[in-house]
Amino acid sequence: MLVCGASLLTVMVLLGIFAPIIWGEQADALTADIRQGSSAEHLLGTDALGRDILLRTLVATRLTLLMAAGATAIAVLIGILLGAGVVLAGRFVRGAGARAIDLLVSYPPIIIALAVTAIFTPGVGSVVVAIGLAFCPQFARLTNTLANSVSTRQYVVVSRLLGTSRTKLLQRHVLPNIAAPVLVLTSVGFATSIVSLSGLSFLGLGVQQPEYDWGALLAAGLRDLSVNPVESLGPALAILLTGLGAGLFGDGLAKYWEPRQSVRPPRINRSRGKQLTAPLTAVASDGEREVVASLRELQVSAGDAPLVRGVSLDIAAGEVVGLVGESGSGKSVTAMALARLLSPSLSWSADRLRIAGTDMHRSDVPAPTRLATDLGVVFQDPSSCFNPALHIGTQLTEVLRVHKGVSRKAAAKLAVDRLREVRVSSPEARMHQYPHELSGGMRQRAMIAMALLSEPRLLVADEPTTALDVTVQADVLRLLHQINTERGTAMLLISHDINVVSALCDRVCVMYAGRIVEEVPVADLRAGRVHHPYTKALLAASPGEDADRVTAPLKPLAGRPPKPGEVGNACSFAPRCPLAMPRCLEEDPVLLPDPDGGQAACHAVDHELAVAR
Ligand SMILES: Nc1ncnc2c1ncn2[C@@H]1O[C@H](COP(=O)(O)OP(=O)(O)OP(=O)(O)O)[C@@H](O)[C@H]1O
Repeated sequence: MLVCGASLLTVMVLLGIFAPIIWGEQADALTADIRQGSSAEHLLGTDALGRDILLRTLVATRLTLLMAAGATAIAVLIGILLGAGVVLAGRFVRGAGARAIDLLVSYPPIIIALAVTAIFTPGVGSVVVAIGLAFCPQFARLTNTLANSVSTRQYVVVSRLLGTSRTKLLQRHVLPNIAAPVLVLTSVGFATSIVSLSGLSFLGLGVQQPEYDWGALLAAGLRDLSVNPVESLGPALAILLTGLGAGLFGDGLAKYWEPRQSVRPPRINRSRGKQLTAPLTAVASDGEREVVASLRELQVSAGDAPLVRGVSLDIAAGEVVGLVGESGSGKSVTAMALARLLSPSLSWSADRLRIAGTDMHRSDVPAPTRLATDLGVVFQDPSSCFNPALHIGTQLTEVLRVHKGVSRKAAAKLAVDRLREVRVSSPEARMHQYPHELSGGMRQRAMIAMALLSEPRLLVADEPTTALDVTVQADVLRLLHQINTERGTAMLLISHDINVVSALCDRVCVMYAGRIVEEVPVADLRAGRVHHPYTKALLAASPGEDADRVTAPLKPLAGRPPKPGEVGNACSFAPRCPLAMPRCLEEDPVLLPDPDGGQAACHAVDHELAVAR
């Protein structure tokens, strides 16, 4: 497609350059051969003034192409600036701008073009501006929709938080990821511009005599259809071939440009394909453990619905804290609040939010460099955290180059070392690959490598193994354990799999309906020494490593957790709780210490302990 389209367009462009030079005078020469039909001398006949139609069609190529290119450039430039600018502006402009673009798109382009030409004097300039303005809402709408979806991806959200300017965000993340569809629309727009320009010339609103384009020639040819039927063939064929060439070129270019559709074989050096297992560098210092992350009374809500209700958490250097709970219990929201990566649609407050001594609890964005170097985040879905249009190497080295001032070469070396540490095979070759060229497990490891490159004090890992098969899961967990013990990195590990957290964590917090309902040392969890009926139910519903599922089948927990808007003053677990008592329906319990060194928020447990005392 690319070759066919490029060949057709090249022929047209060459004609546009050379035809007026070679045949310009001949095409305008008046002869006595008026309205002749097709002959060896005049292949497409002559017009009412005896001018050769074929030569005029060839000469008209330059003006037609220039006008179409001008109109497309206006449409693309204004459209992209409008569409993407609205996305990167504030929330109010984003909503109002998108509605305004929708409104403009609802007007057919030709009506807008007719309105604009009616204001100006007919001619080349006015018709180009008219067609350009008529098509720019379509580009704006496409760019707006695409940029909107790109702007919510994790790599853009993180980049914005790290202080990247709007222009840079547009240039680095938004435009490369919307280039392919915009290119296709540009080529279609070019073809449509030619047809629309010809349409306006046909109506007498476009190019005026003595200038002429294919549209004007087509209009003359249709007027003379009964005298010389082939006269209109030349301009019609020229419009058709140029439109076809532009369409094929755009489609071909989109395939070539879009890395996910490319069919280039991965550049992997097989001789270097062996896994290398260089040890991680230990940086953990002995001595008293410093609290790396400290969170008090975190509240997050979506409108009126509370999603997280008063969560408090401390994580010390070298400690791994697990967050478990059913889907929707608020684990990810808590973790993203800790990393200051909450969606802007959510509101939050906390009495304290500190990471590595930095107060993150300020209303403005915390210092990007501190954030970039103190905190590493491993997201649940590795495919959404990498920019698909940039090489893995470029993305891995960015934080080091931008926030630590490391040279490009040194950053690349560190990134290769880190990829090797996380056991990515052929790390040098991977640096030059796009994210889609890596397997899911490789992408996950590359994301862990990226999160660890700046040697963060705190690593937040949100379901880091959910998307992986069991063998890779075990590898990734081993790797996280190794990093934690050798580097002393504090970790918050989120999982709905109680076996995963008990394998890796020192302490586990169990979440239910936006609250921590039990905090338990992992040894107690493994031994089943838990107090809250919800934690007991979770354990009963999870297959242990040696569980015999025939003689000891799993006991699923009946009922469902309340939706965020449904929680009230009562204990939110009460409707599903086998130990529920009248007090549970009146008062939400708070976390209180239990005799095993943990904490549980349950009236029944308090009652039991009081009786035992
Ligand atoms: N941007 C948002 N806007 C509105 N509600 C949200 C938003 N993000 C999350 N929620 C809601 O917050 C609640 C907690 O979501 P969260 O993602 O923290 O759950 P989770 O415990 O991590 O679940 P999972 O294990 O399925 O990831 C859910 O009810 C979810 O629908």
